[in-house]
Amino acid sequence: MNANAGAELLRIDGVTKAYPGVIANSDVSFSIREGEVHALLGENGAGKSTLVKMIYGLIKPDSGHMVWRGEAYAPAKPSMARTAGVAMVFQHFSLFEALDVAENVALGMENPPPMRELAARIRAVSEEYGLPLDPGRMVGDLSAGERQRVEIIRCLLQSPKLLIMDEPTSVLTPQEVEILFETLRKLKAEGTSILYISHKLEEIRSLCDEATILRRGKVVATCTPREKTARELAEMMVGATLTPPERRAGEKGEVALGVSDLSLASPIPFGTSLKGISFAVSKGEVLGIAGVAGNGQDELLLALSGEITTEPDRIRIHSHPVGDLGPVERRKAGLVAAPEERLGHAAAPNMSLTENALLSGAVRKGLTRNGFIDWAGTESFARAIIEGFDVRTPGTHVAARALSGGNLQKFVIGRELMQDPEVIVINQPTWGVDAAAAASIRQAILDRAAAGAAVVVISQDLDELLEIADTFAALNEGRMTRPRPVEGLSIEEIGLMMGGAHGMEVAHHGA
Ligand SMILES: Nc1ncnc2c1ncn2[C@@H]1O[C@H](COP(=O)(O)OP(=O)(O)OP(=O)(O)O)[C@@H](O)[C@H]1O
Repeated sequence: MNANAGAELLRIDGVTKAYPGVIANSDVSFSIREGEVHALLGENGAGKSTLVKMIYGLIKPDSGHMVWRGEAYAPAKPSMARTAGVAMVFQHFSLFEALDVAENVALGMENPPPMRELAARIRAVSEEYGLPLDPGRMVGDLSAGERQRVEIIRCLLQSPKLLIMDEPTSVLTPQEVEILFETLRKLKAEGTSILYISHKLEEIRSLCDEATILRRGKVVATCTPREKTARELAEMMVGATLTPPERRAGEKGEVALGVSDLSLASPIPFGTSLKGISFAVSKGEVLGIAGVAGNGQDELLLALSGEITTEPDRIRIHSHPVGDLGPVERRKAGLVAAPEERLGHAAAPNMSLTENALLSGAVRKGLTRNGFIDWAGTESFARAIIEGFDVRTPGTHVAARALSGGNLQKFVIGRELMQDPEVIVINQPTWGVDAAAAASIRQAILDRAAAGAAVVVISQDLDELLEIADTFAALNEGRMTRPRPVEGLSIEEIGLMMGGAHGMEVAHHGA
């Protein structure tokens, strides 16, 4: 029981919301008390985002009702939710890179005060809550963690009674997570309630007082997270026993992907240029590349996928120079790639899953003949991905944007892995994916490697890399350390590799 918890702040009572073919929330009831940190847990597509969008006034329930501090609560739009005292930090930030912090905060306010006064208030809130942020800095120059602080401070300026956070730590370094948790604990001590969505179960155990667990739209359990193990929580979410991925010892073959002295200027505004990157990945090998977001991960993926071309010799597939080839030619040569940003980059939001399957599968699955699209073949490829990767959706006709974040992720990764690739490049394979689905994606990657593919996994999740990678390297400010075997690497050495070129020398000492 939570000693600080006060009176009931918000009660959700029998709320139901259906979309075509799916009941996203079915008769959901639970309540949040003042000063309570309440976790919302559930697999991908369980209905967490739908529920918080209703609380924030973005969508309306079909039936059921909500009670806010003893009174009926039915916000017709977010401004009404904000007036009541609800604030929300979204999974994806909506900030303007070419404006400074204070200007961005002003844009989100109904009646912004004069700039000078606003900057002073931002500074005050940032000091009070231990969230370092300079109101005069350009947002384009900020790290993901700092951008999140802009969103949080924007919320705190409204003095909310309830702060909703949707997967806040997926973009943060371990140090930034600590800073965020300090802030959240302070808010809680002041009586603010927090509704917290995350797939990171250890974080939930350390932060949250109560948890409501959703499965396929229904509340299946409530519990006090610190009284359960992470595994027990995961099993409550899926309603089944979990098995960790298994690595089959495969023989390493010849080099399938070679990169030598790759340097390129970032095409992304405020991006990171790549500087002299060299590595080789053999058949059957998984190379894990660690690093905090924004250190060249997106650029490396663009260079490997062929979306940016280089001199031919910089990148080789099976010793053939491919640096000057575009994505379609590289696919023909055996390479598939899955970028981090799912909607817009990896998937076209308004197109159906069938059309999205065609976008990347056409070449390797032979889905076009004499200029005509084989729709039946494409549809059955899309269906195979949905079945093979347990994508929860009513069917192949559904638009990509209607999938929950985690289910779209499963679809995008499945689409690439099911093309019998020889070289696989994936950025953040399990971003926003629940524990069970993450385990099955990692297993699928290991299975492709066991079948002889050379795999590059770029991830900010160190545990994930240590679980699946054979060799390990780190990106820092566009430079990459020399890959080293994962076996025998200590956490200190990994920290030094992630720390950059200087640390790399130390880490290599005695290697
Ligand atoms: N706009 C929409 N149109 C149609 N279906 C939708 C829409 N939004 C959500 N859904 C469906 O509702 C269900 C619940 O989705 P929701 O986004 O709430 O899940 P979630 O628990 O937040 O998942 P994740 O952890 O993957 O983000 C899913 O099956 C999803 O496909």
